[in-house]
Amino acid sequence: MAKIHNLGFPRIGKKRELKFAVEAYWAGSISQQELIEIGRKIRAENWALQANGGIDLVPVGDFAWYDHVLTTTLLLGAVPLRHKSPDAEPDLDTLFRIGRGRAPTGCACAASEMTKWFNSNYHYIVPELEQTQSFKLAWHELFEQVTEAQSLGYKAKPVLVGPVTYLHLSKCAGEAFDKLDLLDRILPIYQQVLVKFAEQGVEWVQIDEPILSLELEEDYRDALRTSFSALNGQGVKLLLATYFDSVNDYLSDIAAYPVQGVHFDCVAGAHDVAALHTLLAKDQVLSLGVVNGRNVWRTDLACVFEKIEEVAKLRGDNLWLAPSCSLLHTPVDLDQEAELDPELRSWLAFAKQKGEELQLLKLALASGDTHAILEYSLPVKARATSPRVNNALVHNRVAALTVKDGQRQSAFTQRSKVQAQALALPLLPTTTIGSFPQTQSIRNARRDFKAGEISSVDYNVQMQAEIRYAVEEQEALDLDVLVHGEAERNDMVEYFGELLNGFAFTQFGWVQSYGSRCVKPPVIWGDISREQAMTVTWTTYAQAQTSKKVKGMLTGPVTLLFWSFIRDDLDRPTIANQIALALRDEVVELQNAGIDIIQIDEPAFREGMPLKASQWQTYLEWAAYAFRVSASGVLDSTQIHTHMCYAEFNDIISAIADMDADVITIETSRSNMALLEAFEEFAYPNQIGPGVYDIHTPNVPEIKWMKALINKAAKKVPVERLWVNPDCGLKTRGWEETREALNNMVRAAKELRVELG
Ligand SMILES: Nc1nc2c(c(=O)[nH]1)N[C@@H](CNc1ccc(C(=O)N[C@@H](CCC(=O)N[C@@H](CCC(=O)N[C@@H](CCC(=O)O)C(=O)O)C(=O)O)C(=O)O)cc1)CN2
Ligand code: MET
Ligand SMILES: [Zn+2]
Repeated sequence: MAKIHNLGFPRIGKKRELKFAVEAYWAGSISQQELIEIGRKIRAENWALQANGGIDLVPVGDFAWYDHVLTTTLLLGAVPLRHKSPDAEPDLDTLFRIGRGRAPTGCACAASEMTKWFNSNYHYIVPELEQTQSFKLAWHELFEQVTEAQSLGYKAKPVLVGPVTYLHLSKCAGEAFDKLDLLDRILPIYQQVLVKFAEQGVEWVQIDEPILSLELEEDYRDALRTSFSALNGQGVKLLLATYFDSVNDYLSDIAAYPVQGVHFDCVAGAHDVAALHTLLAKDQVLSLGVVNGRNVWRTDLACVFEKIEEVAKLRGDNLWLAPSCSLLHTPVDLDQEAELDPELRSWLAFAKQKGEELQLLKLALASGDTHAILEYSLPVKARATSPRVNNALVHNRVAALTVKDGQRQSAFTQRSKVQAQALALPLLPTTTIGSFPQTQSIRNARRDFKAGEISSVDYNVQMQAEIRYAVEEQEALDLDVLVHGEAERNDMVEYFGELLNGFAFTQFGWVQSYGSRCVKPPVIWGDISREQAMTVTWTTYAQAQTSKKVKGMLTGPVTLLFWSFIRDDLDRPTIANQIALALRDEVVELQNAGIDIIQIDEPAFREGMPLKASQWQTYLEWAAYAFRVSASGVLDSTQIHTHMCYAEFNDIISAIADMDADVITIETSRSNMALLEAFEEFAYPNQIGPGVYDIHTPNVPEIKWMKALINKAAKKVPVERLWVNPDCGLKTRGWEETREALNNMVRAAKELRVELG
């Protein structure tokens, strides 16, 4: 009979217990022992949730205090020099120092870089490896967790980030070298780990090599062969796990690896199940990821059953069923959502429910009785035809879109003159990216408002006071283009999700974004339209407080799409265009209300790219078009900004130019303006605000450091087209450090106006 397993389970806890515990530990309000105890409880609860739902093999090692790539770094003893304690083994505080630059013990120093985990909104801590890097088994929690799971009576399947994916995701600490040179040094540690697992009585170990979903160079393919030959024969069975896309280009490689099983993502990847069955030897396990691990939709089990029935018969015990990838990307438990509309709820499944889906499937395959899965799949069929999902007006509007709807009235060179005249900004204008500190009092007010404890009038009064405060601060700092500060937004995506038709939002649908920070992606479940203005009142309120220009602030169509749970019954370009049209109306309304500068954030533009480079062009075209649709309803005199962070721009610079924003603000300070090279090489035509300081740390940037960065930028982009701003929004910072940092930033800009002007 088929077995069911999980590649990984959300680690944050049902009510974000891990987040609160970790933050309490950082703040000194609980001890390390208390933190460790809470971690243990969360793991136990997670395993119980999975095993009670019928999961045969529970994952171990999917839990992480901060990030699982960072845990792997500790396992391999690859602690960056600056975070090492001179003699001691790395401990929990070492881990937090690498992740966030500080911990209750040890000295503060720059955190390691963080970047996106493949095409998801999860961020991992980038390993920093030296050419002379040595490795040693230096972290023993994983083995303790195996014992922990076993002693609770579960069959534990440890999960490891594979050695080749680990190297692929790493960066060279000093000068560039071939990271694969380190493979021979890393493999012995992995072997030691496997031997230890074998001693613990582990049967199966899952080795994640998601890079197989990318388009790989020959050397990485060789490295994977070398790696599996080395890992085989250490006393455990190996399950290679691939996910996030198809691995069809490497099927013959995979068939030749000496592994005892392979997992394929059958949701994101177009895999032919029958072909996979013939590809693997009879005694190898074929694991099929048939339940979507990246979203919240109830699975059409009847449809899956049909697809795999034949293979299940042929393969018997050697067929395993699983979600497509780790459930890290889904919320924990739908049962907590008491306030969700019942019909909508019947269309959803969170992590716990996804395990139960696998159980239903397994039972149906074993018995041949499809009653239960047919019944389970009924709501999925109902959703497809629900009038609540389909809105003819929205369809017609999208169908009527033309090339012209994605074009401004005039070309940049022409409209920039009109804007220069209308806005009368100084050389090197200063601005911020939108959000100001989300203080505890703002969050408490929102909590009380949502709980019905304060009225909407009182809530609005307090938010207006926050906006006034942010405007006064910016005036005192003498910034040139002000923002309202986004006090009223819980999150840049969720806020709009709550206001737009076609989006639903949950109460506890949290997903880890990085470290202790979580997001609650709204659910796109129907056609999208704008019911009412979403930002106009807040923005015009801010504008009324000052004679300087206030920049309107919206989240763009591509980002609203990718940072939500996307409906799976409509293609992405169409959904993006629906959102774009709703935003377009908002943009025009802002303009008509007297807002002359409007920023449309697209931080997810890069992450939305398909994993396979051959599919980029198609994506970039529809994504840039959707952005332009949102931005192009305005007069030439209205200045459109966009903002991106976490982007490797080299690949996509021409698409960024295609977006045709008048100004783009980007994250560049951590790379020391290296990113601007792409803009220089391509001769990016419009205006740019390269970020001059990193907002992820509380450290206050020095004037001379920022001046050096701006000078560097001015060598690559004509100074008349440069803006001065931080890397990203300031919502995670406190006011004091924000004030000091911006004060220095404005002074740097003013000095340079004299020096360069
Ligand atoms: N969607 C999205 N993705 C993104 C980003 C982003 O801004 N949004 N930025 C990048 C990642 N950066 C991030 C930066 C900060 C946070 C963040 O601060 N998250 C908050 C939650 C934000 C939120 O929704 N806050 C709610 C408060 C929810 C809450 O915790 N309420 C408490 C009470 C208030 C409190 O104690 O804070 C409760 O209900 O118990 C609000 O403001 O209303 C957190 O984890 O703490 C997340 C991601 C990339 N991906
Ligand atoms: C992750 S991009 C954030 C942009 C948003 N306007 C902010 O300032 O927070
Ligand atoms: Zn940003």
